[in-house]
Amino acid sequence: MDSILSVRGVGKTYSSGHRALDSVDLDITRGEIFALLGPNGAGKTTLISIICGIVTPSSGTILVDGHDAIRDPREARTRIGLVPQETVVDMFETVWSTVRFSRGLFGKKMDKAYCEQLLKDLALWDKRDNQIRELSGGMKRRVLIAKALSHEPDILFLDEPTAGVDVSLRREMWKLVTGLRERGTTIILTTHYIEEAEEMADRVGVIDKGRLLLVEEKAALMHKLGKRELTLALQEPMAALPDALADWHLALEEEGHRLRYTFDAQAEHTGIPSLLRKLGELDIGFKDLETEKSSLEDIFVDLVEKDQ
Ligand SMILES: Nc1ncnc2c1ncn2[C@@H]1O[C@H](COP(=O)(O)OP(=O)(O)OP(=O)(O)O)[C@@H](O)[C@H]1O
Repeated sequence: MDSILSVRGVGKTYSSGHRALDSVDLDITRGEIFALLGPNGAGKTTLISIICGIVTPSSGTILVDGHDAIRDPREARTRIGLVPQETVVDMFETVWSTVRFSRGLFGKKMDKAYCEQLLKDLALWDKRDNQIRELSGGMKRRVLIAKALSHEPDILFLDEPTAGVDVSLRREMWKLVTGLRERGTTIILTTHYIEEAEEMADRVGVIDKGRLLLVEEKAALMHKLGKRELTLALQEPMAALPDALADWHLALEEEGHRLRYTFDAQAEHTGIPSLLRKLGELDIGFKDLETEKSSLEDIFVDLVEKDQ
């Protein structure tokens, strides 16, 4: 694996005593879109801020394309473009001068051809001489991306790219980000929308209470999210699962009082009718049955429980 970013044992305790991150390990592959998914306060912004050199970690090491972000922050930072949650631009500046100024901050010589292409890619070329305050919300967000990409970084961080954005703008953003990846930029975004991770990411990391609970290929995670469960409250407790039920993915719970069947919600055949027929044949009675879909919430709870 060609890793462009390597995070090892990164922890952060704020001066308030709050432990915002707990020994995070993460490797980002060059060219991928990685989504860091977690609820409010999970530690997403803290992790991004540490990687970008804005917040000092309490422990751990970070390599950005081989450069130590703590000992050699300048080299590391040059390779990173950050689109923060909050707008930080001068509203009276023009689009063109904002991008040019930003590039200059990284000590890069002006490259008109690059900046022109960047603004064209972001559909901002026609607005290059407009002041930022004259632009729509969607355009302002694109200016932030242009600003973050002005110094030709290898990795682009997007902190909650679609927070407070309407549905059509969100879709536009998703398309844009996928387009950037096609140009070879590695993208790391934070979100608390599962659909956002689903729409864009190649891999997803789930973070909660400062701990990275899992990192998976999106397809594998969605498969987990697509699971449903059927639970049967049995009339008589069962000591063990009979061999005749080996074809179904079953588990006995609560000392044999409950039978839990996990199945793929997306599958055409759930296996439920045949399971119920088989239970009838085996004379296994049940008092009650319920089905539920495993949500992101369930996955969090499950992961945290397993973790403990
Ligand atoms: N400067 C700070 N001093 C003390 N605590 C902080 C500071 N910054 C963040 N925290 C706390 O650290 C925790 C993680 O915050 P962080 O902003 O990283 O979460 P997040 O996952 O980005 O959340 P959101 O989705 O709301 O942006 C929160 O409990 C927050 O209150």
